[in-house]
Amino acid sequence: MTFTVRPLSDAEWPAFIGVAYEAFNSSYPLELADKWKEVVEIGRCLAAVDGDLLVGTAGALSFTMTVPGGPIPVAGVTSVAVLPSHRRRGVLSALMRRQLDDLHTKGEAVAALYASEAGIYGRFGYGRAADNLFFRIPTRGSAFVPGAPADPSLRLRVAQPLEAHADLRRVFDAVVRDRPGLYARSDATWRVEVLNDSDHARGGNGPLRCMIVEDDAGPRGYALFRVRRGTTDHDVPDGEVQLFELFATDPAAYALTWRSVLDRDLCSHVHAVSRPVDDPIVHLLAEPRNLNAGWLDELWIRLVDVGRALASRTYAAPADLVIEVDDRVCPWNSGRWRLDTEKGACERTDQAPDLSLPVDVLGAAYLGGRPLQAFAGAGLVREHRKGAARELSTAMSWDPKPWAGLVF
Ligand SMILES: CC(=O)SCCNC(=O)CCNC(=O)[C@H](O)C(C)(C)COP(=O)(O)OP(=O)(O)OC[C@H]1O[C@@H](n2cnc3c(N)ncnc32)[C@H](O)[C@@H]1OP(=O)(O)O
Repeated sequence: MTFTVRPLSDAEWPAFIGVAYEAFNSSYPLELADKWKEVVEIGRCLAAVDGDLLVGTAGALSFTMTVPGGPIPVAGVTSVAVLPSHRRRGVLSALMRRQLDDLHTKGEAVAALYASEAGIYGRFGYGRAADNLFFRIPTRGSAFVPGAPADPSLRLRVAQPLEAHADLRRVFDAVVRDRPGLYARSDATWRVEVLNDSDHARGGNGPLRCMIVEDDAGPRGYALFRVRRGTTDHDVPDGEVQLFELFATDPAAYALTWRSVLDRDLCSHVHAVSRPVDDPIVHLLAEPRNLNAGWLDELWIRLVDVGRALASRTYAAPADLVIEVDDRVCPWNSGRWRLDTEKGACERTDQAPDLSLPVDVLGAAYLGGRPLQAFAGAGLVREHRKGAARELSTAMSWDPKPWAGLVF
């Protein structure tokens, strides 16, 4: 097979969707696929073509994503797909090659993605940078610890998600800079991804519902969820709250927002997917075993320009060391970099390295959620000066832990 990779044209949008539809075994109605066009930046999509046939796709979204210390531009890689008839012949590799070259030329230092399978992207220099938790909490075992925060000025309001859009946005915008991995949402992202209440999105689980926590000054928290109705054979209510997202600006609002779903009548469980690994609910629940928590990998990070990426974030502790990076896919990153966190600089050097590591490990540690020391334990970071791995590990760690929350 011969194929070429080039930018996608507007006219090729239906074919772009066609490839994704097949590759992802999708079942959504095609008019929904067209809504995705409002989110995707067609000018940043790549097409792999075999003759007249579009056989592979890859897109990039221009995100402003929070990293330790504040927001920076990040390329959100999305819609990576190869037609089943053309798989395992190097199409993905060619798309990734072109995309990384384009990002480098454009001066974008960091790329992020959600991987459909964890085995795909390490070979292209992406590192597993964030995790998330899912919970299945029995509502009857959901009492909070004594001393859980409460604020008598707060009240609950039932809202229609679409009508409450401005309130939701106000809460989200107040917290988006607090946690690495969160990214600013465009109008289209709110409309098409967060507030999507199509039959397909409902999946038989009822409409998207919303509880808002507010005081006289305005909203301080919200929960978006669906309810799968149900009863046991003996007619005991057995519905399930399927929590889609929950944000709050402060601990008291956070606790009350959680109570608004945990106390939902006629429901025996709250199933919460994609929660941060340091979600405070873990400490609020008096019986934390009732979280029934599970763990998944979340964001993957690729340092497209190691020097600029490392200089763009803040560090938790001072570090001044020389890092030797191995990057076979983006050779412009390979070599020695001196990171001086006090100066906020990361520059090329020919000094002797304090440690050596592959670029995917640096990507995994970039958002502060994956201690480099553990990679050293796994033999993936090599120390040339004793203590260097711990020094860099401490400097790169961050609280709160990274989490993007919304798949892109
Ligand atoms: C950010 C996102 O959009 S994530 C979504 C990714 N897309 C999907 O999951 C949709 C379904 N799958 C697909 O479309 C394709 O199978 C893809 C995109 C995963 C792979 O495309 P292909 O063109 O077959 O990959 P390609 O032939 O370039 O393979 C490159 C290497 O990756 C490996 N690889 C490909 N797919 C996978 C996988 N799912 N798991 C592990 N390794 C994989 C190949 O074996 C090959 O390894 P090698 O370099 O050691 O020989």
